[in-house]
Amino acid sequence: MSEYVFESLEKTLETYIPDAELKEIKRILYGKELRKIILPQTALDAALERDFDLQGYAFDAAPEQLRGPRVVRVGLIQNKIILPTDAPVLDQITALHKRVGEIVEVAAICGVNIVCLQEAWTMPFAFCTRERVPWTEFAESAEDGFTTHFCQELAKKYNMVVVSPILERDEIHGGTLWNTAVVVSNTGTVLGKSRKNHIPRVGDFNESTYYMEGNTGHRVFQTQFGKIAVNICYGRHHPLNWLMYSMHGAEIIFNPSATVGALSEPMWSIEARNAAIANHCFTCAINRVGMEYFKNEFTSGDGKKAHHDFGHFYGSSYVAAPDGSRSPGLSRIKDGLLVAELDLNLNQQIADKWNFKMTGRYDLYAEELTKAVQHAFRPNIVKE
Ligand SMILES: NC(=O)NCCC(=O)O
Repeated sequence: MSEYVFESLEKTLETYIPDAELKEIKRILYGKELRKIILPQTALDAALERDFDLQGYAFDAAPEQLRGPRVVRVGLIQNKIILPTDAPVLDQITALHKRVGEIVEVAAICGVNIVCLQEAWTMPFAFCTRERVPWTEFAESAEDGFTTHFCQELAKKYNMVVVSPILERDEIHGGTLWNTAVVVSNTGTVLGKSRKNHIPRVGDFNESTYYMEGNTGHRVFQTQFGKIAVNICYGRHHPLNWLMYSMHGAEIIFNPSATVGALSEPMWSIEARNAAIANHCFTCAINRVGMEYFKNEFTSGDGKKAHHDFGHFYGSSYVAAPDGSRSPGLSRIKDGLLVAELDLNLNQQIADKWNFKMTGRYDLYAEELTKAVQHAFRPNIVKE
């Protein structure tokens, strides 16, 4: 008997809900209806042939008198690992380069200006195991590694900014490991890097064994296509983390992730979307797909039997806009490329309408937070 596979929420809604009700359900669950982008036939054919989900949506803004539209196309890529996790390290990396390279090629055909890959995209998400070997061998220099060189070639070839989240080895600081997103400019130069600020200690996400909380703050990268930031995976549960990227001027915040259904799927559609609303910016949530098996069993001190895998990485990558609208998610089970055309003018238009930045009491929060982190802090609770 074949196993029941739940491919996506959208597909199920479209299959079972009558049209009139579906329109209302989508309005409530997804916000305003997005214009579908007509993607080139060559791209659609290539996606079919290469077996990945390809979808395209536009987030339009109202015309303005003094500014022209500021349109940028982003591409979100989600993918499975290719080889078994016990294949030679370089073979695993090379196979992923090849697969992602062929998806990026389609992104280029679709006119994508900025592409973002999933968290630690060159490797299996092996941080559940707590083993050092061979996983630490996947670490590379952010500035000069094999993978960064590969992304530089893609960036130059396609005139595309490439956000490449990797396991970084920092040779300048004793070979320290970090969970880092490298931002490669469309010119092919490394614009810089942004390290994961929040390290999970939940479920099988035993990442604190490998790297510490990042030390690059809330860096924003001024690209030719807009100001971007990268809030890596677990950082999406921290509203102040999103806020700080936005405070530094991010217009688009990418959230490359690796997370599994049993742990976080009900939170997935809310967190990045809420961040887009709260911070008057676009957010792009990207998750890996599929199952990854590890030879040695592991446990995570939660009473569960020793096991060989994290569970299912559910993909479902999506884009959310400051007006609360969002794209449908990519497949839960297949590799995919989501192309989204964003008119960045929407950020200011929504800021002028809702005024969250203006009405936020940042001075009050700053003052109270400064006190709250002091040892002598006492909560402001009135008791009878
Ligand atoms: N990669 C990572 O930080 N995962 C933690 C689990 C989650 O945030 O859903």
